[in-house]
Amino acid sequence: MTVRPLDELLEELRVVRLPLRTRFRGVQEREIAYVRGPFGWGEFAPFLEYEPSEAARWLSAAIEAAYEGWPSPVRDHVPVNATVPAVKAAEVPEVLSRYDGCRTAKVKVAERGQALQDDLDRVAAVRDVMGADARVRVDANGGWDVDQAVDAIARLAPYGLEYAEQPCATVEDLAALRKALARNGVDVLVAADESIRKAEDPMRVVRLDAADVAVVKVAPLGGVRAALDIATQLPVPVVVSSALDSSVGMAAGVALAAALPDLPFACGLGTVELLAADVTDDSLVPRSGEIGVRPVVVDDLLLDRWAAPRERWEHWMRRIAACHAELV
Ligand SMILES: O=C(O)CCC(=O)C1=CC=C[C@@H](O)[C@@H]1C(=O)O
Ligand SMILES: [Mg+2]
Repeated sequence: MTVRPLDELLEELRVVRLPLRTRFRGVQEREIAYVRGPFGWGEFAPFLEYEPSEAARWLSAAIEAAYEGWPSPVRDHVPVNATVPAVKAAEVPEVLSRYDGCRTAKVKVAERGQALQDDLDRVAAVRDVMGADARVRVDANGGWDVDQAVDAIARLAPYGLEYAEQPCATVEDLAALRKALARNGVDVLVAADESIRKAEDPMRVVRLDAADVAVVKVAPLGGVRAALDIATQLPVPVVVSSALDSSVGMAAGVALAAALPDLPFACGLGTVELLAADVTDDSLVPRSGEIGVRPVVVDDLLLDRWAAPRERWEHWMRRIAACHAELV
């Protein structure tokens, strides 16, 4: 990826603030900056607490989208999972009803301020709505220690789990958990997410035998090519997931999923449904459980309609400058 001059990146900058339908990972709205190049728009939306050292990879992904485009797809549709935030069990049917035809659901668990019973109720509700043949995975975002994870996963396992994503925070704990689950006869796969996307060395998960499945996200890994490179080096199956993007960022995730030689799992690319607004009127959302590989046409009127307050533009310009300094 060739880093473009800063003034060029800022020339056609747009910044929006999109409301979410449901609170997700602690946020109620999503601020997103867009840069524009010969290949179209690139999305730059590292979460607000990320430092430039980490956020710089998100800028690489945006530059790749705008100035280089993506590798050729090997498939024209990608299967997608429904994503269920840490809502009350009673809200599950409404959340799931937004994901047309999805037969896999990912359920957030271990939310701060909630109890294991909330997770059990939510997962039970998902199983109930989706039926016995659906696939259900959970994502704890590192919220459990090893003992809590063994207990929680053993109690969730009867609902039938495809895998548990990032049950514990560290790679060491994931490795210890896998051993403890095996000792206790709990047959649930462990997936690594943060241990790959936020790690200095994504391959450490493999060396420590800490995961059965790897979650791979475009923006945190620095672009479609970079993520493809990591995905093809990982000796475990890969699940492509999003970073809570608008349709512009989602298209990059779809491009990665479409370019992977093997795609054994549904992808976490349905999260445009979590947004209450988008920058295109033809959002990249699942239909019949899949997203078709296609370009996203951004609507200038929607960029205006959802434009962030002016002082936030200043913030994003400073942020892009700081990330740019990391890349050059
Ligand atoms: O994987 C999915 O179903 C959707 C994406 C998703 O869950 C996430 C997107 C963005 C930030 C993360 O907290 C979260 C995740 O942990 O996977
Ligand atoms: Mg995750």
